[in-house]
Amino acid sequence: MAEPQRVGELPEDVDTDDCMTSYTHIYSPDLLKDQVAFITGGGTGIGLRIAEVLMRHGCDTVIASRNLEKLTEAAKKLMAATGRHCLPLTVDVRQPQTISAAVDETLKELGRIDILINNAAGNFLCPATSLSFNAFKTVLEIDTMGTFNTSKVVYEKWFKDHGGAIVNISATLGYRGQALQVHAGSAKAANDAMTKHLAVEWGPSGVKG
Ligand SMILES: CC/C=C\C/C=C\C/C=C\C/C=C\C/C=C\C/C=C\C=C\C(=O)SCCNC(=O)CCNC(=O)[C@H](O)C(C)(C)COP(=O)(O)OP(=O)(O)OC[C@H]1O[C@@H](n2cnc3c(N)ncnc32)[C@H](O)[C@@H]1OP(=O)(O)O
Ligand SMILES: NC(=O)C1=CN([C@@H]2O[C@H](COP(=O)(O)OP(=O)(O)OC[C@H]3O[C@@H](n4cnc5c(N)ncnc54)[C@H](OP(=O)(O)O)[C@@H]3O)[C@@H](O)[C@H]2O)C=CC1
Repeated sequence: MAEPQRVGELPEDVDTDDCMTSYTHIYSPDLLKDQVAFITGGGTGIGLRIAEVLMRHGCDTVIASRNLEKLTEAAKKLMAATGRHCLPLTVDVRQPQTISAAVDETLKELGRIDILINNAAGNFLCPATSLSFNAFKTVLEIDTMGTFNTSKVVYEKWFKDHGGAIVNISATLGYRGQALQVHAGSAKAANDAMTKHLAVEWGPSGVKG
């Protein structure tokens, strides 16, 4: 376990996609012991940090996105920092068959899925007048359809019979409207609605949102 940190003392900064050099457990280090989390886009940024924190609480993880080389590097760092297992798998959330194959592989290797983190997303700054039809569609396909595709595959292959938790990473962009973000704001607003609809339909199977 990491050394306790003094109140008010900030942890040392790390490069974006490196693991933390120290960690203060607010919750029990065993909180998620031997659970399994499937994290889309878990090889970089926010997804990588979510993977690290879950692993520091005893969870094993799958990190899934398009770039296997990047994922493999990230998995090595995560395992070295936390002592837990991390399985890197190739997925394009726009292609349900790639998700299906990755979920099958997860269940074969790790035996269960307890937590799904829908974190993968695509975004860039662009005014609506310059945004091509395909650009808008691409972001909706990654952020919104990707979240639905992954949720549906994991539900059908595991959560329907065992329950589980789905966490959708959203954004505040769509709450009030913001320039240059009509694509991402629309996608995340749809995801917020999807979260509520699926909670109503899948709650009775023990799925928490
Ligand atoms: C998001 C902000 C980015 C940079 C920030 C820079 C400065 C910050 C300054 C101020 C901050 C202000 C506001 C805050 C903004 C955002 C914060 C809130 C939410 C953030 C949400 C996020 O999701 S962050 C995650 C970002 N990460 C990624 O996007 C990684 C993955 N991205 C990608 O894979 C690509 O970028 C992709 C999304 C385009 C998908 O790739 P691919 O499938 O290969 O698609 P392409 O074939 O390349 O492109 C498809 C069509 O899209 C058009 N396109 C691509 N890039 C741009 C662009 N930069 N501007 C306009 N159009 C673009 C492309 O031309 C294709 O269309 P065609 O018609 O030509 O076919
Ligand atoms: N950064 C921010 O300021 C904010 C971020 N968010 C949200 O946080 C989450 C993480 O963002 P952040 O860490 O900043 O961004 P990153 O760019 O670091 O992460 C995005 C991840 O998604 C993966 N990804 C992109 N497209 C696909 C795809 N088609 N299939 C599978 N995986 C894909 C990428 O991996 P690969 O390239 O290997 O596919 C990458 O690992 C997103 O949902 C974002 O919308 C919300 C508000 C603000």
